[in-house]
Amino acid sequence: MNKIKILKKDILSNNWYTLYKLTFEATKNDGEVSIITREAYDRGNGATILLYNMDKKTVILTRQFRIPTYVNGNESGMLIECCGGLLDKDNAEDCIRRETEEETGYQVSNIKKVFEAYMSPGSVTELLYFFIAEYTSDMKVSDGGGLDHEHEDIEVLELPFTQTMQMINTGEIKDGKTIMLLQHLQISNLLS
Ligand SMILES: Nc1nc2c(ncn2[C@@H]2O[C@H](COP(=O)(O)OP(=O)(O)O[C@H]3O[C@H](CO)[C@@H](O)[C@H](O)[C@@H]3O)[C@@H](O)[C@H]2O)c(=O)[nH]1
Ligand SMILES: [Mg+2]
Repeated sequence: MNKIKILKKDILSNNWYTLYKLTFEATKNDGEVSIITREAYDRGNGATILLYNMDKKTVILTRQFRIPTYVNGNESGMLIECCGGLLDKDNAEDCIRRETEEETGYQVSNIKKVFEAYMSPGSVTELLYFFIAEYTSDMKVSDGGGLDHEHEDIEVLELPFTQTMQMINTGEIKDGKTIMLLQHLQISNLLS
């Protein structure tokens, strides 16, 4: 596309997050002009983190009920994921530091951003920021588990890294951001 002009932004749903119907004029390189409508779900941007321990060669993951997966073939609805969440008003690093403590109970110090990615670019506006951080047992300050008042009931898993790589192959780990960060750790040879 050569030129895009947004003509209309209808709100189809604005309950928890916002679903837009966007009407736009698209001009192709050859000059042809089309009017196109597309839906886009805006639930803000997010951040996610993989915690790893160099000595034990383990990683910290979470397990929680995810209703969208339950209605699409995941029988128990439980999903294993890296810690993560939505940005609220924070910047990505402050957000992931807070989420890490709330969900896993670890207060990590050195956080490294590794990449950012649109996770479902044809339908969801979200840009997701990916981080890794080393953890040690003395960084554990609480049980984690998420916020009760938001009905979060998050199990914290400490697993051998090699086992998690197998769990991708068996389908026990099926979350995109989690697979991306585990494979990043593998490629960067941090635990070998
Ligand atoms: N009442 C209500 N609460 C909601 C709704 N949707 C989400 N929430 C609540 O809002 C909170 C969001 O928690 P976060 O930790 O910030 O986000 P997350 O759900 O763990 O992760 C989201 O972001 C990740 C990173 O982008 C995504 O990978 C993941 O799929 C999800 O969208 C949770 O307590 C969740 O229950 C809703 O429709 N209604
Ligand atoms: Mg979360």
